[in-house]
This record gives sequence, structure tokens and C-alpha cells, in this order.
Amino acid sequence: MTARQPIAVLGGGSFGTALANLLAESGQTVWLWMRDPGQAEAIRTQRENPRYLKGIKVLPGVEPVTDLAATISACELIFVVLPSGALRQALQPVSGLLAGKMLVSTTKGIEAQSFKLMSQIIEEIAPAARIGVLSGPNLAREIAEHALTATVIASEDEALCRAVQAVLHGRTFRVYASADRFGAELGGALKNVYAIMAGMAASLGMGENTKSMLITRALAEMTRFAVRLGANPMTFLGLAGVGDLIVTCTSPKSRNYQVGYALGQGLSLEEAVARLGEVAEGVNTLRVLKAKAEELGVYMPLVAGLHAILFEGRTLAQVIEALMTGEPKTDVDFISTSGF
Ligand SMILES: NC(=O)C1=CN([C@@H]2O[C@H](COP(=O)(O)OP(=O)(O)OC[C@H]3O[C@@H](n4cnc5c(N)ncnc54)[C@H](OP(=O)(O)O)[C@@H]3O)[C@@H](O)[C@H]2O)C=CC1
Ligand SMILES: O=C(CO)COP(=O)(O)O
Repeated sequence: MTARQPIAVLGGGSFGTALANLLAESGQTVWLWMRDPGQAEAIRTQRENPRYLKGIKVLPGVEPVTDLAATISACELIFVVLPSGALRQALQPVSGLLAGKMLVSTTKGIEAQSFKLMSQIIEEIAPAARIGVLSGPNLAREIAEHALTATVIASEDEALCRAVQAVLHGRTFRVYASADRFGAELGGALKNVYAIMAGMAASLGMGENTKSMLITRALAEMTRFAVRLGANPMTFLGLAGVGDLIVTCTSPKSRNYQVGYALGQGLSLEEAVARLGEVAEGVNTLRVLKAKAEELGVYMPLVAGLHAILFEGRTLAQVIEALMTGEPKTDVDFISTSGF
């Protein structure tokens, strides 16, 4: 990467804007690509992203742009910050420009038909690109407000990890490296589902014991699933696993938590998502995860329970009854060596 080359951020939502500001703070020139010329113009003139990150000043080093091909051609390091449902359709038309580029996905979702994670889709679209995943407990607004934050850059490509650390590491943002791209990315996608449950529990006034049980059993369940897919369970003990699970299951700033909270207040799923007006990846992840767990025969009672409430017409009371009275199980069963 040459000193004067800009860095691209694809996606002008809350996280794209927060990430662009972080890069600009460390002295980089950033091209923040978005599809909507009106939003680009608003950011250019108001120096704020009024739609997705109101009240945060967008730094002078961030240039909003709308020409995707020109952006990719000009940049060697590209952060992909698009919703999972948009990533393939956005990148496919420019696939011919991606060879040799460093592409870092921050998107926390799973493709419905293929069950592919976002970096796997990028790999398919751009087999000659260098690929990484950025994931961790990273609420966009807190990053933008300079809350002390840590994240993980995960890639088999060590030089890519170092390049991302060099441009993102700063006084309020620490970047840890990992070679486990699959584990880090899977953790980020799975935790969104449990954040919906946690939001629901919070709106129903459930206590701290319940919250702790939910987060801990969520960790057991998502790790069990990941191990079945061949992932390293230890990654789930890191920032991209339990770290991200904690923040999204405890913070009202999480959009997935907010959807769950609204459901607990009696809104329908459609109403809850519409009220949010931003992406809540956990809703789609829940659908594909439930189907995949069944296909693989992985025991995921929390996922099955939430799916039953959201898509099968079961009541919360019925699901809680089934979960609490199910047959007794062993703790930390995914690594258990005990004779139980
Ligand atoms: N926000 C956060 O705290 C974090 C988010 N992430 C992940 O980052 C990803 C993006 O999230 P976030 O920035 O929060 O999302 P937002 O909902 O804040 O913004 C979504 C952005 O994507 C754009 N977009 C939607 N569809 C398309 C499309 N087809 N082509 C091009 N652009 C499109 C939207 O543009 P338009 O307005 O034109 O629709 C908007 O700029 C998600 O997977 C999320 O899980 C990861 C860590 C933290
Ligand atoms: O992934 C996130 C924090 O790490 C953001 O979570 P939400 O998408 O639920 O806001």
C-alpha cells in the first residue's frame, strides 16, 4: 500500500461511518462509498451522517463517494461494511477489479441459500483477492464517541493483519490479530440471534440470573455449533466470540437487542424491524441457523425456541416452559471430558 493511497470503506451506514472516522483519525485518506448520492451530498455538506450516525462529526479526511468501480480501482485496502443481504449483489459487478486487493469484511451475517459467511462469498467472487475479517464488540456509536474499544482482525494472511493494525490501531481502538478467520466471523454472525433473546428478556423485566444464564448457555450453544462445523472453540473465548456476545446481549444500543426489546413489548417482528430502520442481521441469521442446526443434528434449544416464537406462532411462555423443563444436561458439554 503506498503512502498516498486512499483506503476504501464500502457502506455508508453507522459502522461504515464510524470506521471511516477511525481511519481518518490515524491520518488516512478515506473514500466512504455509498450508493445514494443524496446521502453522500448530505455528508459532504453537513460533515455528519444524518441518516445513520446523527450528532457525530465526519472528519475532513473522509470523502463520501458514489462511484464503486473508481473507488475499488484507487484503493488497495478495502473494508466491506454492507448488510449481508447486499454484499454479493454489490460486489459481483466489480469482481474483475478485486484481484490482489486486501478485502476486509466487517459484515456479521450468513447467506441464506448457501450458508456462506461473508468472507467466503468474497472469496467466491474474487478468488485472487487477499481476505480478512474484522469482528469484535464494536458498537458503532461507542466507537464514534471514542469509548475504549478492542477488535480482532482475522486472516491467514499475516501481512494483511499487520496492514489493518497499522491503519486502525489508535489511542481508543486496539486491534488484535488472529489466524482464525472462520471462527471470528462465525462468532460475529451467531451472537446476533442471542441478542434478540436478551432484548426480549430485558423488556420482560427478567433478572440478572436470567441474563447470565442466557449469555452463558448461548455461548455453549454457538460453540457447539461451531465445533460441528470444524471451528476452533478457543476463538469463542476471545473478543469476536464471548466479547461480542456480551456487548450485544447487554446493550440497548445493539440493534438486534432493540428488535428483541420491541418484540417483548408486544410489537410484531415486522413492526420491530420497521421501527429500527437499520439492519438487524440476527433475524435472517435465525432462519438459516435453525435450518442448518436441524440438518446437522446440532442441539440448539435457544435458537429453536426463538424461531418458534418468531416464525411458528408459539408463545414466549410455552417456549420458556419447554426450555426450563427439558431433560437435564451437562455444563460446557462441547469440551467436556467428564463421564456424564
Ligand atoms: N453498527 C454496528 O455497531 C456494527 C455493525 N456491524 C456490521 O456491519 C454491517 C453493516 O451494518 P451497519 O453499518 O450498522 O448498517 P446500517 O443499517 O447502519 O447501514 C446500512 C448501510 O448499507 C447500505 N446498503 C444497504 N443495501 C445496500 C445495497 N444493496 N448496496 C449498497 N449499499 C447498501 C445502506 O444504504 P442505504 O441508506 O442507501 O440503504 C447503508 O448505508 C452489518 O452486517 C453489521 O452487523 C459490525 C460491527 C458493528
Ligand atoms: O455487532 C455489533 C457490535 O459488535 C453491533 O450489533 P447490532 O448489529 O446488534 O447493533
